[in-house]
Amino acid sequence: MRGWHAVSGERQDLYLQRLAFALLVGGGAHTLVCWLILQWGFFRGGDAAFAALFLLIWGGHLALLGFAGLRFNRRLEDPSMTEPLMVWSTAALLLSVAFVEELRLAVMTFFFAILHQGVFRVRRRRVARAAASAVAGYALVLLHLQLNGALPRPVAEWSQWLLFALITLAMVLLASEISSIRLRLRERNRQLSDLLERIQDLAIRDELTGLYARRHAMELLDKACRQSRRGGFLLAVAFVDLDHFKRINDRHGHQFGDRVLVRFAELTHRYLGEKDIVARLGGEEFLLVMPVIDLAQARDSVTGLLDALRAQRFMAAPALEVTASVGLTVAGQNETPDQVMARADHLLYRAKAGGRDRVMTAGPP
Ligand SMILES: Nc1nc2c(ncn2[C@@H]2O[C@H](COP(=O)(O)OP(=O)(O)OP(=O)(O)O)[C@@H](O)[C@H]2O)c(=O)[nH]1
Repeated sequence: MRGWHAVSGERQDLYLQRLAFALLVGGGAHTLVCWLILQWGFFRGGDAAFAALFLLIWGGHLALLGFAGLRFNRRLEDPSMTEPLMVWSTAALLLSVAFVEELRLAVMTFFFAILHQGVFRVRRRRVARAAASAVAGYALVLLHLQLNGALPRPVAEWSQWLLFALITLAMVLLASEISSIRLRLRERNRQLSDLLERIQDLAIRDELTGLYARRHAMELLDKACRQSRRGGFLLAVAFVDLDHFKRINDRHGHQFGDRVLVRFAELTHRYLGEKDIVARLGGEEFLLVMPVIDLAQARDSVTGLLDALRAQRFMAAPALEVTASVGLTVAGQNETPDQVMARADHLLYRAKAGGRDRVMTAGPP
């Protein structure tokens, strides 16, 4: 046992259902078959032995069920309790076959139902161990009876045991095959979900900077505008354009230009809040969407970011100072994202026209 495992209510209900089905239906069928055997006169000890044995077995069944019903199963490494259920059911079977005469194999066939429980849920090795225990347990019962002179037809009994052992072996081999298919499927599923995650990432993120790509940014902006209207907070929208980027590319190479773009993206993580949305709209143009108290707060954030950008130093171009121009505004109550974007774009144009390296701001009309 370890700590409590996080098992959802739904999952716990499923475990309980499975356990109840196996113990009540499986246990009921086992009891019925043994009762028929008792009626046909093949149950050693008669009614009294039958009653005592099945009182014990049902006590065990109900204890297991109660254990899970009280949610103690959540403390187990495997809260489904598949292995304890297999061990207990096999023990109950072996106990009953010790009392059955001649029709033991009929009772032992219940073991295949127990094995079937484990094939899809526990590891191959554990299934093989359960099978070996059942075969060995069956042999021990026969040996015990034989040594006590209670096995009148030993050849027939041991032949039935051999048959049981062979069928069990065949089932274990089948279980092993099913188990390896299960493992391969699980691995394939893992690869597929990794791939899906990558595809989703490629669809929403810009490959170079890891920032959101334009299309996804527009969806986020639309959502943020609606939330801002409902939540009563202001939404600042900024268009950022790195200055003379073509010149940087021309002087220092395209790869160096890429490094500048990545550096800017890194700075946005450091200088903007967790709730802020940063996207690369294309080339050297970025979009910032920030929930703010007022335009002044947004301006402070953007100015801090531009100062940090200007202070960056690059090994390949130590004298280079990268600057940016920004058009910054806040969304009006009934404005559409397109209207806010158009204003931010116009402000950016004015920042460029005014000599670059500056933030132009305006509130909603
Ligand atoms: N390194 C690099 N360059 C890019 C990328 N995407 C676009 N560019 C370049 O960015 C440059 C943008 O040039 P312009 O639109 O003239 O802008 P600018 O030189 O910054 O001029 P202003 O914005 O007016 O200051 C072009 O040379 C593009 O080739 C990219 O992913 N990596």
